[in-house]
Amino acid sequence: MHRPTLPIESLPMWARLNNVSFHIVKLAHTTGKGYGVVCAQDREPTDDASAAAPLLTVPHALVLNAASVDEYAKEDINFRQLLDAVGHRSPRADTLLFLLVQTALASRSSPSPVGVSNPWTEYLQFLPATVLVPTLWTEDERLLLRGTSLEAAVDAKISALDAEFGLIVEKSSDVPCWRELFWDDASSGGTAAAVEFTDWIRLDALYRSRCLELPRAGESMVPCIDMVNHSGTPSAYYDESARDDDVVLLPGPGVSLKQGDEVTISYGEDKSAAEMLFSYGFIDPQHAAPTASGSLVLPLSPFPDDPLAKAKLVAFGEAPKIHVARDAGTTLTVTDRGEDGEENGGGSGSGSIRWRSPFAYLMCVNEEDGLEFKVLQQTDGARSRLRVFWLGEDVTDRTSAAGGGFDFEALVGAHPMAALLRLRVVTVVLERLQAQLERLGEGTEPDPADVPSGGLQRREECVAAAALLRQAETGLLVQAVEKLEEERSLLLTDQNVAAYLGLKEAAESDLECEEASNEAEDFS
Ligand SMILES: C[S@@+](CC[C@H](N)C(=O)[O-])C[C@H]1O[C@@H](n2cnc3c(N)ncnc32)[C@H](O)[C@@H]1O
Repeated sequence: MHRPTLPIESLPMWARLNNVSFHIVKLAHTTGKGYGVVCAQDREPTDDASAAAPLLTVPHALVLNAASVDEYAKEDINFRQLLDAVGHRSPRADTLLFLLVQTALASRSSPSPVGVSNPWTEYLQFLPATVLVPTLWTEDERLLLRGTSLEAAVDAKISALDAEFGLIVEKSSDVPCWRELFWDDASSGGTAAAVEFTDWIRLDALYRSRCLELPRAGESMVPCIDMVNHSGTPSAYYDESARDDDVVLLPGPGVSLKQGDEVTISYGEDKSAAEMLFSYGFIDPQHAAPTASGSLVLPLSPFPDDPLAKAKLVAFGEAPKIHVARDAGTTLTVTDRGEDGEENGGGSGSGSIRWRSPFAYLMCVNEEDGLEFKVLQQTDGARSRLRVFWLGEDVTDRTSAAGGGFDFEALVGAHPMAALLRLRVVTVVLERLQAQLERLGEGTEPDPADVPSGGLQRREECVAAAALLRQAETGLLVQAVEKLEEERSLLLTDQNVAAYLGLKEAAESDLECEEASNEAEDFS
């Protein structure tokens, strides 16, 4: 789609017309980060941050979120129909649909019979043409993610975006006014599609990289505040004013600002390197340091030959994962527990590694251990429900991650063969992490036959960001593998485990002897 742009120099005028107040700050170009907000004059620190004068104030009426999109739909009956047909799936999807309409409106050279312009129609024209998030990387660039936790995540996101876009094409093509706005490009005689899949990917990227979590309004886009860049040591934060819900940018407590200093906020202290790259298109180099706090999430699949695999997935209720995290400067003991379930810490001193994988506990037990599934008919005639039993007790609520009450690890821990079950879990997690490390080691070069004659087309920023992600995740995986190997060795020395494995080995060798003698008989 042809997208008109407006020079950033016009943004102060747009701000004035829409009652956005820049108090002692202004927009400026920042090296390697696009535009940002900088101080236009010195400012002394105030200890009481809540009493500090705002640096920037944005009227509540400009906040874009599911509620304001719904308000907009009251003024625009055609948009209401479109929203009812493809929206109401999530606040994000509604906002993206609104942004798609506004972008399409701005791209028209003649007035549109549908869609009502509003301040966002113009504001969108100040936003960058692209964002360096991996959904907007080329295929060559996406190869740089091979072996990282983003490899599968980015593919899955692109497929999900494709499905969303397909639904919009399908539903809006049936309605003449939307067909004309979105798909009939007047400049090409009404034959070519005006909106393309790449437009949808870009809007998704703009949304992800610019939306804020407001204390009361929730997930929202806020013009001008979305020009503030990130720092691990931010000088400001945003809030909603108690009086009128306007969004304000406030200096942090005790922060003194000099003229020309960049004003920054934190995009999330706990976000992993992968999340930063996925959502914002950059990684703070400090994130990749070997002792820095960091985390990583990998998908986990049930054993392919497990007859209970499907039932376990249904009972668990979420996509199974392994979480690995390193807390810089904390001391953990072997059985530290996290806020949302089990945490398997290890070692002590700074940079301790933790992992957790609730599903691995369900994955590693079977009928012979005491796990059972039953489908119970409800007495009120409602749909039958899958129930989970452990050693004869109904533990359905304790095996569902979706309900938030998962504590199956505690149940497994009370089993007479707890050490053996734990050994299985540790082995499953260890093997998954080792496989991931191996994939990371495969490198990022394509098959030589696939390299185009002009060489690979990879932007410097993508190469640098992927290198940081690979460094961060390799460090975490190596440390977690070491920790798991230590624990596995320890578990193998457990009396019960050794006795069980000894018996199993003896039984297997008896079986082998029997088979060998049978074969001998066959030949005789
Ligand atoms: C909310 S916007 C901030 C405004 C943006 N710089 C612009 O020109 O529109 C977030 C985007 O700014 C850039 N950015 C913000 N903080 C950054 C940082 N510390 N390092 C590199 N890029 C940054 C990234 O492109 C990110 O996706």
